[in-house]
Amino acid sequence: MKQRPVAVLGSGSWGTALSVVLADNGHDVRLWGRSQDVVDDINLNRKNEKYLNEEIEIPEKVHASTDLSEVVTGVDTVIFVVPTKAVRPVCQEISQYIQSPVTFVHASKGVEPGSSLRISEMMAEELPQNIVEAIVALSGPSHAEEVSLRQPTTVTSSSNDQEAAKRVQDLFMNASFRVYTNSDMIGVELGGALKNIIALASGLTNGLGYGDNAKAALMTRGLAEISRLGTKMGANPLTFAGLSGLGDLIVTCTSVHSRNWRAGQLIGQGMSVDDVLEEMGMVVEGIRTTKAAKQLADQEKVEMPITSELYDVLFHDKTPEDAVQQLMVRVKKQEVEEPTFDTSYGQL
Ligand SMILES: NC(=O)C1=CN([C@@H]2O[C@H](COP(=O)(O)OP(=O)(O)OC[C@H]3O[C@@H](n4cnc5c(N)ncnc54)[C@H](O)[C@@H]3O)[C@@H](O)[C@H]2O)C=CC1
Ligand SMILES: O=C(CO)COP(=O)(O)O
Repeated sequence: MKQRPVAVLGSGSWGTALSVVLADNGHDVRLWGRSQDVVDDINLNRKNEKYLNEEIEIPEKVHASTDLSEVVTGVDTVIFVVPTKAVRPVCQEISQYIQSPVTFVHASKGVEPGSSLRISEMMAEELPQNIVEAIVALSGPSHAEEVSLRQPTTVTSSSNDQEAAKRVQDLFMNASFRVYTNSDMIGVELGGALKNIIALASGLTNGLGYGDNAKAALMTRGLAEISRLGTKMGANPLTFAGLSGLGDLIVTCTSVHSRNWRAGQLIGQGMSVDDVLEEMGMVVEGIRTTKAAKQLADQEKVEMPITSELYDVLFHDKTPEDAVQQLMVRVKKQEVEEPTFDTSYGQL
């Protein structure tokens, strides 16, 4: 039986790179984008020069469109790769075009300020139950710039529905894109979202002229506070040592490709947040996620010193120098805390 096309929503760097993976796997891909210029570049020139290296040739199996109804009508799988802030409006719009149950996948990384909801939770709120077969999160250390060059990459497919997580594993898996499954959706989504905060902070210390010691400190203590919040929210602590936790933290804090790291670097060099966003012209999810994580940490009474200092830099004009100094002179601590989470999780 002929397979149905797969719908990918978001023709930025990550949506286009994931479309390339799907096309390489033999799928017909309908890629939705807002920009007519980007859609034309993909369909006519087989390029997405706005978001990806000009050498990347986009396979013929990818057909781009600005028409959301055309893209999602009659598909079994819809993959969200829009910025977190666009997830709710896009869910609302597509709901009118889908009549039967569909597997929804998201590959975005964020937490919503205000509601403190993860992306799958926002989708579950917005999509009518009768059209949702399952919701799956795809996350891990995966820069679009390398995936589109077919360089070796590993990610995690996570869902409360294990069969759906496996279907998505099969959909994407190939010799250069290896997909694991993980049943801990809370940990997978939070790891992917919260690492962006640490990447911003890591870029910021680089912008200040600090070196590898500061970066290693931020990554290590950053992972500690991500795990602290995540386990309080019900995640398996081991997930944070995996691809969507430590793996993604490494790639985002150490790669020149990282939008969050680059934004942090510019802020550390003295540029205002608004000017940075203007200059980048790309999604920097960590800024809104810092706001959401700070709210969540306050609400849950979880100590997140790096997040808290970065929040003051981003939203209260604290200088990056003062923020780093504040972190260094905090009250002295023991490095490894007594576990406050349930150590019997997963019968360990
Ligand atoms: N770029 C990467 O390597 C990776 C990105 N991600 C995640 O994927 C998501 C998308 O990021 P990128 O593709 O990197 O962003 P990007 O900056 O390359 O492209 C953003 C895309 O979103 C569209 N967009 C912006 N605002 C929108 C709105 N209000 N409604 C609908 N569409 C809108 C833009 O037109 C553009 O097509 C983010 O959550 C990001 O964290 C996850 C893994 C890797
Ligand atoms: O999540 C990512 C890589 O796994 C992308 O991170 P940036 O948005 O910082 O580029």
